[in-house]
Amino acid sequence: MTSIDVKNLTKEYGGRRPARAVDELSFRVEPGRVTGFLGPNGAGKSTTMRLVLDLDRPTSGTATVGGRPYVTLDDPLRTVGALLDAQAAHPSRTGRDHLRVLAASNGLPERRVGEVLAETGLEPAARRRIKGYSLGMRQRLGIAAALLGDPEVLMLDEPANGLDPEGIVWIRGLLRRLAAEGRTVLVSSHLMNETATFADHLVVLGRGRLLADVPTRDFIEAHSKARVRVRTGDPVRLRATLLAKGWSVGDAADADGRWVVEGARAEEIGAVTAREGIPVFELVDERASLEQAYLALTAEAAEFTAAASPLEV
Ligand SMILES: Nc1ncnc2c1ncn2[C@@H]1O[C@H](COP(=O)(O)OP(=O)(O)OP(=O)(O)O)[C@@H](O)[C@H]1O
Repeated sequence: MTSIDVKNLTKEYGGRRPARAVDELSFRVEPGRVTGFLGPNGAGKSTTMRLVLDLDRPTSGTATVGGRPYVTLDDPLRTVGALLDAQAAHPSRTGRDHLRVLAASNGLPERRVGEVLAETGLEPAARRRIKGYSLGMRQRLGIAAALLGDPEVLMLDEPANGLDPEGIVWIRGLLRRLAAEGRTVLVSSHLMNETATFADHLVVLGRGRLLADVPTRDFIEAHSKARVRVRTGDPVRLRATLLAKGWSVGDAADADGRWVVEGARAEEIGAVTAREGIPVFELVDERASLEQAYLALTAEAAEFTAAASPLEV
């Protein structure tokens, strides 16, 4: 079983105003689950992935795959499959030739080309030149290339980029299956809601720093505030009763006559209304949007970045 281990990783880019793209970052990506790698634009996700793949040198710290630096792996493509830049393939090659060259130059069996073309739904386009591919098809080709070595570890940078709704459903299924097979799957995205549909675990970055390293379920539980919507035949008494008992209730019902009680669960409000004999027509548990919780978590980092980087003219 192969994990990705990032330890005290720092990457500074020089230039007129040196900046830390990755700042003392430590986390482990475990096998057998999909880890969502989240953060706003510029948070350092791509840089971290490049450092894991030894495409860039860290300023300090280490990144290893199965305990070894990527460059020391005997058979890198059979160990780690990566999608970093879906535009990287040679435009005048066909999709099939692109994969055949990759297989041949890495000592991978030719049969894998057909297998990954089938896996990614690219068979009908395999003999067409890449320059005629849509963004979604290029993404699929990049994913096919990442799967070519049947690797234990997958690192995919924004794989859903450019995919249509059917493609998005397909990639969710693929990621789940790869993890179920015991592989280590790290997937970057800047969309929380989308990531929560397939990731078991979340690693969240802001300004190169670790903001969260938690199971998705725990993140939802901790950050997405509970609330209840309730519809009643006696709104005046309902509101007065709940306010008297210390609940936070809005000033007005929504257009459908439902009142929102913040920080409450349906069974708590149900118990109060039953005790007080207030007629209830509807009582629903709700959660504040996950995306809002994620934005709140990363907002501080984003604000700092904005303040620290005034527009230059
Ligand atoms: N080659 C480079 N030279 C200078 N700065 C760089 C370089 N590569 C990345 N950066 C900077 O490092 C920071 C992190 O960028 P990175 O691309 O890793 O973020 P990201 O989380 O992947 O964002 P995105 O979602 O936009 O791809 C950014 O401020 C970026 O401008």
